[in-house]
Amino acid sequence: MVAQLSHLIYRTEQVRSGEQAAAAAIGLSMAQLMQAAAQACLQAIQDHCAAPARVAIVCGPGNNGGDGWVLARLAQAAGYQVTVYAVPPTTKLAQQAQAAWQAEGGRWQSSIDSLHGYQILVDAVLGSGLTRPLAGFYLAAVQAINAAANTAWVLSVDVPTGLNSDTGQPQPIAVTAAHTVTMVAIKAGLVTGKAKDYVGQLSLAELGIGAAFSKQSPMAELVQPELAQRWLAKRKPSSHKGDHGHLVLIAGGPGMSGAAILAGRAALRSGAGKVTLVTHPHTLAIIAQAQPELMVHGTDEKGLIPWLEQADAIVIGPGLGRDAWAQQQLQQLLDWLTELSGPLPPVVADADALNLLAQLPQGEPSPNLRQWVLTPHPAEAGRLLRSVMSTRFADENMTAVVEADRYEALTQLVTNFNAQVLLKGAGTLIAGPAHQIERILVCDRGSSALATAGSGDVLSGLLGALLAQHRQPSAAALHELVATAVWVHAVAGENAAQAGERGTIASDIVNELRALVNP
Ligand SMILES: NC(=O)C1=CN([C@@H]2O[C@H](COP(=O)(O)OP(=O)(O)OC[C@H]3O[C@@H](n4cnc5c(N)ncnc54)[C@H](OP(=O)(O)O)[C@@H]3O)[C@@H](O)[C@H]2O)[C@@H](O)CC1
Ligand SMILES: [K+]
Repeated sequence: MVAQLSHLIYRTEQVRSGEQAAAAAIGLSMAQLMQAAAQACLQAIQDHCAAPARVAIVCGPGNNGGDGWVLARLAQAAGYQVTVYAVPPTTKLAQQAQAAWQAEGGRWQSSIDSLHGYQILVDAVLGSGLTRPLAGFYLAAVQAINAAANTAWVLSVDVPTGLNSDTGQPQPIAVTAAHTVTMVAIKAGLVTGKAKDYVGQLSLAELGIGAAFSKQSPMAELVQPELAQRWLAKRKPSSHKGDHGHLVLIAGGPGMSGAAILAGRAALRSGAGKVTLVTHPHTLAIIAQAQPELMVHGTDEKGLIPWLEQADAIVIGPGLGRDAWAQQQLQQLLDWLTELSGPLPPVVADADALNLLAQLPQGEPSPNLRQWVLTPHPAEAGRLLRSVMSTRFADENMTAVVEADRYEALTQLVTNFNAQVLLKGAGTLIAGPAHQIERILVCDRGSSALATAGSGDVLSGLLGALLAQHRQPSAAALHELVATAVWVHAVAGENAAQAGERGTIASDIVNELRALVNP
């Protein structure tokens, strides 16, 4: 996949070391980069609100503060009324920038009582150089910015102060920006998990060194709409339902028919030629009544295999439960795959199928999950991780461990299960085994409306349907199909939420799928 720098994601250290080399290669000085960084911030301010607005710029001791000092001078020259709050600069570049501000009569204050009364607040306190949790002046500065954020527009320079730019975790709080202008390249911690609460709108300023910098290999990449277009190409007019794949969905334990219905509907609306729903005998009638296009079969402890033999793709998990029946279904599937000599169909495991996988007895040969896609939310991811790394995580809150570093959790899951993994949550992450997949994909689309009961079941059905329509995908194709499904689901959530995020239900998301799978 070829992508521009605006879609590529790097570790902070890569940016910190790479920007100097890239600047040297082009013949730009660090001072020129700082000037360009400040100019990009001024542009963002001007795009938001014309001069003469009242602007407060809060500068920390390092070069993030340096960007702020340069911005103060540029903004004042552009007609804004600028006040600077700062700690004394400690780097040479920041000291020079402060001197230039003072040479033009600029003043600054070293204590912050309140930041109310400004239209624009600029957070140039700390950027990529954050090394420890905030305390003292820094904690107070972030609190003061956030306290005034309901009446002012907050711009963060490079990284919202307090946010770990690799993991996206606040340390322990961070600036809640309306807009972040990040320098040179997108850092990993700006696009996933809690970062979404702090970064606001994200824009990239390449500072004139983008082409030189992009020679470095990124750690991840944002999912682009072109990917969906590629995998959702127009159908041949002569195609028939046999061409569009047969999805077998194992779902719906007693009392959980709703999850199975949602997954089944999502699969149908995403274009699977046939969807067979294999379910608990007690839920069969209600599911069959709810959606006549589904083929519904009840199964006992032995009845699954004939359906599996017909499948182009399999989904197990929505509303499965964890009782003996559910365990038998998973075990039948695992046994069947172990004995299968031909190519393996892709298998999506979601919800209770993940919880059951996490409960499999330790010490037995681990199942071959080569063609599997595991789709955990953070709590399920935590259970899976504990199941394979119990000694390392004996007493930990595993959901917190996963959220503390989503990239690390994802990598551990992929390595330990040797499967494709999709880690849900804001900024969903997708990865496959390292020997097959070059980089992590990150979906930065979506809406809080997706955090609703049944939303995951919709994603399972959608993903299963896409896999069924592309038989026997290679590992790379599987990776891209998973990302396509995540992107479609995220945008469906955004579209459904246009009528209001609060109160959007999973069926609303299903209703958006058809338009999106026909781009
Ligand atoms: N090089 C360039 O020309 C370009 C640089 N650019 C800009 O530079 C920024 C990076 O600059 P930077 O490396 O100086 O780091 P920065 O984020 O300012 O902080 C370091 C200072 O903060 C301190 N500190 C850390 N944590 C702390 C805490 N919790 N509480 C208190 N203090 C803490 C730390 O102290 P120390 O850990 O050393 O004791 C040190 O003094 C980058 O984000 C971008 O904006 C871009 O414009 C591109 C061009
Ligand atoms: K900042």
